[in-house]
Amino acid sequence: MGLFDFLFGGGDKAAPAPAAPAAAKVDTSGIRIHPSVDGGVKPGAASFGGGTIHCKCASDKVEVRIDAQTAHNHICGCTKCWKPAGAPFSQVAVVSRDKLSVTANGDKLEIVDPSAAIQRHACKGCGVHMFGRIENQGHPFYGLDFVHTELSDQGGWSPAEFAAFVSSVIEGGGYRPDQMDKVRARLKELGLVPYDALSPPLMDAIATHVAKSKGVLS
Ligand SMILES: N[C@@H](CCC(=O)N[C@@H](CS)C(=O)NCC(=O)O)C(=O)O
Ligand SMILES: [Zn+2]
Ligand SMILES: [Zn+2]
Repeated sequence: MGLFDFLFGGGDKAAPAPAAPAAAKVDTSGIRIHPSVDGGVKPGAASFGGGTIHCKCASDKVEVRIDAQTAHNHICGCTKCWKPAGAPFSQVAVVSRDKLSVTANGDKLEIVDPSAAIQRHACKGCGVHMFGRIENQGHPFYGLDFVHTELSDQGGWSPAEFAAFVSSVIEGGGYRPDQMDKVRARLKELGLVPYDALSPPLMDAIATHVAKSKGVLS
């Protein structure tokens, strides 16, 4: 069946939809999202002011210092964000780029895809992405770096708030299409509303930036 048929029903006259039955409880046992949230989302610490993250090399670890609490932490299903071994989803937060510095073994970092909007600086030794940076000054999120705070030994980082690019997890082979009802149900159980792009406030921020640069919004 082609995409058109899938979306529009292949031209057959569809029977009128019956009244929706009461939603059955979805069995979400065995659905893993990410180790940081699978046991429940832990709150951050109100007074937390940052810490260090390091890569997974046995020695000469790359270390990055983050001098602020993170914001907009979320689960991401896209294929580009780094995931710990076995995790179908990534967890990624943002911090102002002037609060992030590479403090050890920065010579091991390389940019995964220089043409991507987010330039992910990965360790050549272990493959972990230490930070993602936007260099395009016209990008709506210019000034923000993307980080995976589970790479830190410190607790207190801001917790995941929602799930982004959830459908993209199919592209990475994390889940099959027929498992997505369970995946979304599990995310909701955890209090992480699933979106197939970013959350509405972040999509609004992007659209606002675009509208202002086009001159249709002052
Ligand atoms: N369906 C695509 C989505 C990729 C995507 O758009 N990722 C988002 C969330 S991280 C993004 O902002 N990407 C910008 C970039 O990777 O530079 C995939 O899974 O590869
Ligand atoms: Zn490493
Ligand atoms: Zn992503």
